[in-house]
Amino acid sequence: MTSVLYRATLLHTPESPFTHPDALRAHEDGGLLVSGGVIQASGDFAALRAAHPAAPVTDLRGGLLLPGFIDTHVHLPQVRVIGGLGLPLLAWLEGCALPEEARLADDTYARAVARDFLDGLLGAGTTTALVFGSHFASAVDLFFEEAAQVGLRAVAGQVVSDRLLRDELHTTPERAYAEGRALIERWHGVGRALYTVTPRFSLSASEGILDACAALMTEFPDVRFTSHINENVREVEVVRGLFPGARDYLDTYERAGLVNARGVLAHNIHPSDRELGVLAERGCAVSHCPCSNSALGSGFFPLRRHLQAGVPVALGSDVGGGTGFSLLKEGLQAHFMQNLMGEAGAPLTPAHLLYLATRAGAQALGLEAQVGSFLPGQQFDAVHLSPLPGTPWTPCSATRPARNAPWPPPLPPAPRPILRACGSAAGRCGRGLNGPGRPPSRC
Ligand SMILES: Nc1nc2[nH]cnc2c(=O)[nH]1
Ligand SMILES: [Zn+2]
Repeated sequence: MTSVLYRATLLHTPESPFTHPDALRAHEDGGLLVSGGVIQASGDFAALRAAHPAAPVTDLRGGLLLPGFIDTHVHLPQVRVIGGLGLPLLAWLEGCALPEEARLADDTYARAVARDFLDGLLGAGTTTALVFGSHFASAVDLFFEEAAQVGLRAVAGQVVSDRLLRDELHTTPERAYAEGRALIERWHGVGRALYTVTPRFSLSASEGILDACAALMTEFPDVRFTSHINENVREVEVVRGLFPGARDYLDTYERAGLVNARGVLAHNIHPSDRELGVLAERGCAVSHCPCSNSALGSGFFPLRRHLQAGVPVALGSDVGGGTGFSLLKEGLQAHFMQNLMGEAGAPLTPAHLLYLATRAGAQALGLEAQVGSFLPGQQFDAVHLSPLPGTPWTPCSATRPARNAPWPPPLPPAPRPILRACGSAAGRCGRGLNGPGRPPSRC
């Protein structure tokens, strides 16, 4: 099979910068040798050219070649309600998201939505996504069809709920099991498609439907699991009331046997230490969706606590609670929010952000052997970020200060004040200002 040598500036993070400070691999004049869609070698272009003089070269210089982005939390039926800002989660679901989700009962509408959604993901450089599907099995079926057409690596499933949403979005445990099983048999492992068992959240899921989800997970041991957790204070309170026997939110999934290394739970803004400990021990990942957390006012994600506990974390756009499909934007927002958290935040460098948008997502989905970096053996899932012709393209030449270097540097000693205010309100004592070196007036 012919190999092709791609020439470009390459960046990837085969290790985690959270544990390996030198994780970023950067090749300004880099090369990727690809054969049959699989990366054979990556590194400096000159060395690869010398070793493979006959390979045809595709020249992609002038931009950046990165591993394709991996969105670990995004809702198919919400592509047309992006940007409904200003409401907290439960009001937003009721007034904005759920009425639109009900429209996917119509297959023609659902297909058009699927196409918009896939355009949005691919346009943002996302090549793999963990997709919250529709409550309607036929809409999920045709989503898989459309995703296969465009080549997205879709890890997706039918969303199931049996209370507190809208009647047309409710199902029963028996039906959820039967429709889930049929979709798994039709799509799981076909081409790039993988199936995800998807109870919407414990607020809308009885113990019966969580058990039906667990039955699918047991019967099909490599389908994935996803849901929401600890996103909004009011939501957490309602869940506590609905599951009086549960220790906390995570326990509602744990008791059903749903928490393991095949799982990705979205948000987790308000976790207890117990929940973080269990997530870490089981290897269940958390999808951090900073634009959604800001838009819905859900709160600040305790990334530092997740990292300290050893919970795997990746990025999600949470369209349409989030503000768009770009994981570059999610990374930037994550950076801003961690900064705003002060001491409680985790400082994020560009290497952390690249990792969170690529390799961390692959690990969360159990796909790290296939995608997420440019290591040999990986699929050539990549995104080429190239400025429009004519755009001034000046690499940033600023040097970063060392991590713990004092900044700002100590100030020079302050000059002695010549005049000091007397200390009375607006200097109304009549003596005005103190002269040089005199103590503040006692007026
Ligand atoms: N952000 C978000 N949280 C949820 N919790 C349950 N459903 C949803 C949803 O659609 N979006
Ligand atoms: Zn969500």
